[in-house]
Amino acid sequence: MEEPIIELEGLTKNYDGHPAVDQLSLTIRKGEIFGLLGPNGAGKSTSILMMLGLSEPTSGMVTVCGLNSTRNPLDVKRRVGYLPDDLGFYQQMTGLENLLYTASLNGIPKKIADERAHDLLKQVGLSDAADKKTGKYSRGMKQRLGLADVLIKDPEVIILDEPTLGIDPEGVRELLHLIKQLNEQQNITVLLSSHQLHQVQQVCDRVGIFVRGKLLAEGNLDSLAKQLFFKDSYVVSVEATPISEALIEAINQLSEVNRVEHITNTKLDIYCQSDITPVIAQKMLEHSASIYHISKKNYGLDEIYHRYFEGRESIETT
Ligand SMILES: Nc1ncnc2c1ncn2[C@@H]1O[C@H](COP(=O)(O)OP(=O)(O)OP(=O)(O)O)[C@@H](O)[C@H]1O
Repeated sequence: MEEPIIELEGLTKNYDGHPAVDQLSLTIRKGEIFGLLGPNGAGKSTSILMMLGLSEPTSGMVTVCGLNSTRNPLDVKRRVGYLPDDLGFYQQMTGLENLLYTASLNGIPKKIADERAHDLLKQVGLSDAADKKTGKYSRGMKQRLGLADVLIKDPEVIILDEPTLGIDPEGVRELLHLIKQLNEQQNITVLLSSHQLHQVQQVCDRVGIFVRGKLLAEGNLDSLAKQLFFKDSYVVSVEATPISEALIEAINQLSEVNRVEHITNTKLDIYCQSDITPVIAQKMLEHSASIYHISKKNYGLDEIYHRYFEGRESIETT
């Protein structure tokens, strides 16, 4: 397993006595794409600012690349590229000039900066717009330039706060593809915050579900699904005929099956603890049922997220 690169321990930030981030403990490993997922006001940006050493925790500790962010904000800044949700460029300067300006602020020698800026513009698909003023860039182009801007100092980690906000679907697709590519080709660790579940699902290795300052669950999609749907981890849907009482009884008898729902004359939903699709198919054949369709349902992040919050609400209101 890769070494930890971001570590939060009991991280807390209070504003006016109220916790915006509450006892957050989390480890992100080198080379992974981690999605911090939660509704507006959950505390994602506040957590990110503490990781960058831009906001001081009320209590707890945050370490990035082995450095305590609160004590060494400048060293952390050198190693981490940060794309804020309200990124701004100098509108009167071109894309290339903006990148070169960032490079100069980071003390990168002119020759290296020039080379890197051109490479990055190519990588993010903006070579043709390199000499265009950023005031004329679309939001999607600005986000891609933002990615180039965080990469110019060759960071080990990039932190992207709501990177897909306000971009059209095609732009989102391109940006996510780019993020995945960077991660795979350069082993850059990516932390991205979002409230857009299906997007996070496309690129993240693991996600943390964050709400009202607390991390409620974390893991990859499979492990989150198992935590939340642990009994009914798999749902096998079958369309077949005839569906007899004897067949339903036989399926119900399987030890892995929790329950069978008879949806229509020809359709069953079978809730199971493990994937026993072939066993179910076999039972259908034994009962002379012709199968028209059989499929296994995989839980997506949307379902996980909503199920989690439905669960929380009922816990909190009881
Ligand atoms: N500087 C501040 N002063 C007072 N309260 C703040 C400050 N910054 C954030 N908060 C509060 O802390 C809570 C968490 O805000 P934060 O911006 O971290 O959430 P978020 O998950 O990033 O949401 P969003 O996507 O809307 O930015 C919110 O209730 C917010 O109002």
